[in-house]
Amino acid sequence: MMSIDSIAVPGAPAPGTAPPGTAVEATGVTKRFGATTALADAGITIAAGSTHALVGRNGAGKSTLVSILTGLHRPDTGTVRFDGEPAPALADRDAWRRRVACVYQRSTIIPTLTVAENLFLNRQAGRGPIGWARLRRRAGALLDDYGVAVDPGALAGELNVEQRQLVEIARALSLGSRFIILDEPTARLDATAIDRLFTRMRALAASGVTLLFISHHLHEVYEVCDTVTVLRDARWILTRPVTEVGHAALVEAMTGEAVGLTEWPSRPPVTSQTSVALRTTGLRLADAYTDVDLEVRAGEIVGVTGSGSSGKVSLAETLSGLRRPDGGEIRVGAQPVRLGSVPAALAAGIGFVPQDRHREGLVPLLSVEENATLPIAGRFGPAGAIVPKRRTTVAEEMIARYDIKTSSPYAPVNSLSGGNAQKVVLARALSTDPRVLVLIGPTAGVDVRSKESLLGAVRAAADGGTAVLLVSDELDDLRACDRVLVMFHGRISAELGRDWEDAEVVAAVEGVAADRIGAAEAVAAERIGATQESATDGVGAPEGAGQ
Ligand SMILES: Nc1ncnc2c1ncn2[C@@H]1O[C@H](COP(=O)(O)OP(=O)(O)OP(=O)(O)O)[C@@H](O)[C@H]1O
Repeated sequence: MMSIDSIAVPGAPAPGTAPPGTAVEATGVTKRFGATTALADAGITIAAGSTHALVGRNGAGKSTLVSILTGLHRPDTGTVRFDGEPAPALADRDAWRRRVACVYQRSTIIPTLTVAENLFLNRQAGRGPIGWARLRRRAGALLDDYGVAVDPGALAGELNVEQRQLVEIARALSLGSRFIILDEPTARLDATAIDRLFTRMRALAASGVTLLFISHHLHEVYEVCDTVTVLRDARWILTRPVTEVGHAALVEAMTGEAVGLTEWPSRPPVTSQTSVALRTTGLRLADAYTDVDLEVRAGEIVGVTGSGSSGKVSLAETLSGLRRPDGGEIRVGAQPVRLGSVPAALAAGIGFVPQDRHREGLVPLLSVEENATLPIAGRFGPAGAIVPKRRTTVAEEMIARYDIKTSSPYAPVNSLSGGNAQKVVLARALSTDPRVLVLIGPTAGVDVRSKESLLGAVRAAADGGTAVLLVSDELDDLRACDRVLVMFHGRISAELGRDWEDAEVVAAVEGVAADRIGAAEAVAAERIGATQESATDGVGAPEGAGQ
């Protein structure tokens, strides 16, 4: 098998010209997928022991570059070198594993195996039959070495996101890899877990491990990285020390425009004269939430936030019919909604954006067009027959309105970048003009500019009379709301009107008085805790699967 380094690259910078101390160098990388050019003569040079951020808008080419740096894809042209040496042949997976590891947002750990089995997957555990007790002991010692407090005998599927990431990092280090890619590692961690991750990242960097960190939260880039590379439209734009690129300049490099981010104009207040579109009374679900009474009026946007175990995700999933509560009532307008049934919730006029687009959101093999128009397919022709042209016209409008980057409406939805797939989920939820819209983390994985357009679409739906319940940990999302409910240990514990301070939200989420929250926590507020999976509130928890 030919090494990818041996592919000639006309016009690309000569490989091997990186300064000494370069751990990773990709140059002149071009990668096409059919009609889409995912990377065009792009590259990255990462100094050994540095923590290097890779940022860019959705579809800019970040994941494609990662797949080339990890040997999962062969570039059409270009070279990759590790420590000045050509990358191994693509088929030599063991050689790649010794050089680089990637902790993906979606786990590469096998849930039905134990932690120990996962750790020793793909490597010799010694000669002769596998000794389970020995395997477990070796795994325990390995986890101890890397300071990971996880039971080696636990089933990997029972780990939460943080534990799973730590096991993946320990596995990478134990295989000899000194270069670790973290692909949006903070997206599903809560604030305290993010702090622990950053502490660990600093320690790894201090011990000489090189890290590539991908995030759509730019403040994290400033907090934990020393260097940043920006990709835009498949091209390399800049690589600089983070101290030399201000926030506005970074956004400009990512978007290609010097326009600042939007301040939301205030919305006319919803009065008690406006009809109540969504009402819950005495809603309760064991181990998740209890006594939830809430009202959302037509045209109102209500945010719901809280820590990973607050019950907020379970509540939203109950409203969408994914979970059946133990008691209580949900009404849309005056009508009670049959509980625990997705079709009943849809029929009652509840649109839903789930937390896990891979599991509950999209049909991977169907096209962008089919996914986006699924709930309104009946509108494209008489008696359920679909007139393809009408469907395509509607899909093209959605692609333009939500700025979905796709080669065509007919492209399979799983060819889209993560953030663009998220836009399809939202477009579909809004396609039915729902009376009530329930969203969980709608801007997760979405870039700064697209975040604005998605929240703009939600606000436009509310302006048209839709009642919105927006469950999120992102202050940017909550700022787009008219009021914010905070959940704590399964109950609504606080309500914040329009003019809240970041620290107030953090305090309420943590269940302490606002004046006890200092400036440091206010900074942490920017990421007050994504949905760390827990037995009570995680979509990833066993009971979270859509029943
Ligand atoms: N397997 C594939 N088939 C077809 N197109 C693809 C494939 N993988 C990626 N692409 C396209 O390549 C482009 C770059 O995608 P990539 O996933 O690298 O973006 P990204 O910067 O990681 O985006 P995000 O922030 O949304 O994750 C996108 O237009 C995407 O649709």
